[in-house]
Parts: sequence; C-alpha cells; structure tokens
Amino acid sequence: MGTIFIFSSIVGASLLLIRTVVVGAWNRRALPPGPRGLPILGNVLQFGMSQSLWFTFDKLQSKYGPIVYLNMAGKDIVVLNTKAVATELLDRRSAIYSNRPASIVTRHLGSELLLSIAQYGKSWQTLRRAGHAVLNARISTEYQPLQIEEAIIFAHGLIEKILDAARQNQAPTHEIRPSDKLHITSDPLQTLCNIAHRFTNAIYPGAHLVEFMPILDRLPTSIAKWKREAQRDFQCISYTFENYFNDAVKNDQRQASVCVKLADGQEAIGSTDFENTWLAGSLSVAALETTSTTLSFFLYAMTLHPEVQREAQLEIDRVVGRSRNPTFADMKHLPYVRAIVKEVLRWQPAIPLAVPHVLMEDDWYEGYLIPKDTIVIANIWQVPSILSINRDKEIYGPDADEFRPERFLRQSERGLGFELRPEFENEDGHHTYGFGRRICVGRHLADNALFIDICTILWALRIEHTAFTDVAATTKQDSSMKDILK
Ligand code: HEM
Repeated sequence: MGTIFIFSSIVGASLLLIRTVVVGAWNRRALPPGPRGLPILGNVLQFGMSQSLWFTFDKLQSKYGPIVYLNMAGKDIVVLNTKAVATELLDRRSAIYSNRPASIVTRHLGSELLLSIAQYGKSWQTLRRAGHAVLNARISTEYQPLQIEEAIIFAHGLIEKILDAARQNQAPTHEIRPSDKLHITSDPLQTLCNIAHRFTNAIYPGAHLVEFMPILDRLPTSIAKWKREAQRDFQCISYTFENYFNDAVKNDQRQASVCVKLADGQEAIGSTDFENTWLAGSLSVAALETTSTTLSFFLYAMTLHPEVQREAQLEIDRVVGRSRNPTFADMKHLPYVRAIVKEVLRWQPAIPLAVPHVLMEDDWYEGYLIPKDTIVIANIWQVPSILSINRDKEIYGPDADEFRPERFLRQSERGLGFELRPEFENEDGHHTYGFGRRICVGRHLADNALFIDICTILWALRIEHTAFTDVAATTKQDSSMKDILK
C-alpha cells in the first residue's frame, strides 16, 4: 500500500512538472514577438536604463510590428504600437486592462489615494466616481468663466515675462524646478510639481531595492530609511493637500470650484474628507505639467509654422475682433483654433507613453498570450516612423509626422473658410488622453483650458523666434486690447 502511494505520488509530481514545463514552454512560444533577452535579466540591459523609452521603442516596432513583448528581469511588458491593437485591448477589453503597476515605495507615499496610480479596486472606483462627478463634460462648462479669467492672466503674464526678458536682454527662465526630495514651498505650483516628482522618482525602475525584494518591506522604519522617508512624506503631502483643499473651500465660494463641488457631492459618492483632499491634490498634480507642457508645444509649433498662426489669427480677428477678448461662445465659430488644439495634442502628447496599464488576468490576442500582471504600454508617439498610435500613417496619411491642423478640417460648405470635419466634432482625433476606464478624467477641462488659452494668446500675441530666446512673443497691438488684458 505504502509503495503504491509513493509510486503514485512520484508519478503525479512528475506529470505536474512535465505539464508545467510543457505549458510554460508553449506559453513562452505564444508570447508576442520581441527581442531575445538574457536568462534571468531578460531585456533589462537593452531597455532598462533608457530614460526616453519611446525612442528605443521606435527600433522595436519596425522589427516586430504592432505588439511587442519585453521581459524586464521576469516582469512581462507589452508595447502596443497601433491604434487598432491599443483600442482593442485597452478600450474594448478595459474590464481586465485597467490596473496600474504596483510599487511598495509609492504605496507608503500614498499611491492608493492618488487617482492616477491607484490600484484598480474599490478605493480607485470611489475616487474615480468623485473625479468624474466634478469634471464630466457638462460640469466642466461651469469652470469656463474662471478659465477665461485665467487665460487673460496667462497671456498678460507672458507679455510681462517677455518684456522683462527683453529689458534684461536674456531668455525668460522657467520658474518651476522639480526637485528629487519633497520640498513644500510657499508656491503651490512649485510644491505640486515637487510632489509629482517625488512619486515619479520613487516609481522609476531600479530606484529602490525593495521593489525587487519585497521581503525588505518587513524591516522596521528605524532600519529602512526609504520607508521612514516615504511615510514622513505621506504625512507631509496629506497635510499640504488638506491645507490647499480647506483654503479653496473657504475662499472660492465666488467661482465654480472643484473642491467645493467635491465637498458638496461627498455624501452621494460616499467619499471621506481625507479622500477628497487627496483627490483634489491628485487632480492638480495630474493637470499641472500635462497642460503646461502642451501649451509649450503650442508655442513651439507657432514658431515653426507662422502660416498656421496667421490663418488662426485671421479667423480670430474675423470672429472675435479687437474690442473684446475671446470667450467660449466663440468656440463653434473658430474651427481652425479648435483644430490647432487637436493637432498640438496629437503631434506632441505631453505623456508620450501614456500611463502604463496592467492586465488583471491572462488574455489572448490574435494567437498571442498576454499573461496576467503584464504591464501594457501604449506607444502614443514616436520619432518619425511607420507605427505609433498618434502618428499612424494608415490613419493620418503620409504627413502624419507633420504639424498640420488642416487634417481635422474641410472647406466650409457655406464658402466661408474652414469647418471641422463632422467626425471630429465629438471625437478627439488623437489618443493623448489614454484609454478605457483609466482615460484621463480631466480631459474635458483640459480641452477647454487649451482652447481658451491658445485662443487668447493668439488674439493678444504674435509668437516668433528672436535672436536671444527660443520662443518669443510680441504684443499684437492696440491700447484697447491692453486695457482688456489688465
Ligand atoms: C493636456 C492635458 C492632459 C493630458 C495630455 C493628460 C493625459 C493623461 C493620460 C495619458 C492619462 C492616463 C490615461 C490612461 O491610463 O490610459 C491621464 C490620466 C489622468 N488625468 Fe490627465 N491629462 C491632461 C490633463 C488633465 C487634467 C486637467 C486633469 C485634472 C483636472 C487630469 C487628471 C487626470 C487623472 C486624475 C488621471 C488618472 C485617471 C485614472 O487613472 O483613473 N488630467 N491623463
């Protein structure tokens, strides 16, 4: 009896081993194509150290096609290079492609309260519902009066900055300097930027040994400096977000305010005070650099394409005139400006590889296995090449690498210049805001901000190269406009 038991155990264990090896080998064969890596390290040495991964991905896609597999020391990564594969997996199969990469250090920093990197689950759902309630397309229109004021302040600030720089004969400097350490300063914009960088530095591959050896997370804070610092910074960030939130609720009753709306809607959503303060902080962090980077690319595009600037200014002069500043009521009459907004977002997305998604269960795509927990990266932008989502030549044509707002326009049937092509009235025409359930929750607010900022800048300024700055602008003209900008 004992012999039979031992014999059947050995046979059972052997069969299991054979099955594991055979299935493992079969599954490896079924993975999407990708460069061969080293044992254990995988492709780490080829890609792990690259700061600008999207440049590296360019080489990959021309060799391996729309879906590429990489192994980073045992971590499965899949890069999606075309709109077809990205929308199939990240949009249509969003129910299983909506997690984010887990990180022990950022969890100590508070990532489960930071909407953009929180793990997919109950807490994320509550934050996302609350975020959607205060930023959906309809509610976003309530912030428009404030956005008009901000656009005027922004255009005015640009003029002041340029005049200052001209007086001192030097290029305008960037005021926000991200820091590796968490510095809470008296300038909220600088502080939000520092908080964002605290998270991105912590999440960067190889930043902390504990991510490769999770057992180190059991060390007490007295020994583990990284843990002590992360927990201290969590307290610090919580305190900062709480102060900003309370100030906004106290002072901002006059205008539509995200914080006031969050506080008002709290009961219906079921979020706590603490979640709300972190949500408002998350939204500010996510909004800050993305919107300002996109505006910088707009200024850059205008220096490269004076003919586009001229066309937009003709449209603005015709519709808005010189006696008042642009408003959102002008939007439907300014198709060329709207096309510029879409084209800047398509041409130079602020986050070229979006934010990685993580697959929550094994999945198959066109005969390829994508294993559970794979990090899925949408390659929205690449250097001039054949494949990338926002520059897919099959969709945008042979000039996909060029900045050309006309691709979203057609000649107006009424014979008055351009009109937006009907399919782009409700469609973005790019994938810069990401995909599926994790798509940017602030995209309506961002679109409105970009429209009014770009429109007001073009109304007030002419942007061109000068001898001493990369990008410069001159006030366009008359005294009535200066009065409006004051
Ligand atoms: C030009 C401006 C912006 C760009 C290009 C942008 C881009 C993105 C991208 C690529 C993602 C990741 C989507 C994905 O995972 O598939 C994202 C997520 C997010 N964005 Fe934006 N964004 C912008 C402005 C804003 C603004 C103004 C806000 C807030 C007011 C905001 C809040 C967020 C949040 C909270 C998330 C995380 C959503 C989640 O994970 O559920 N973004 N954004």
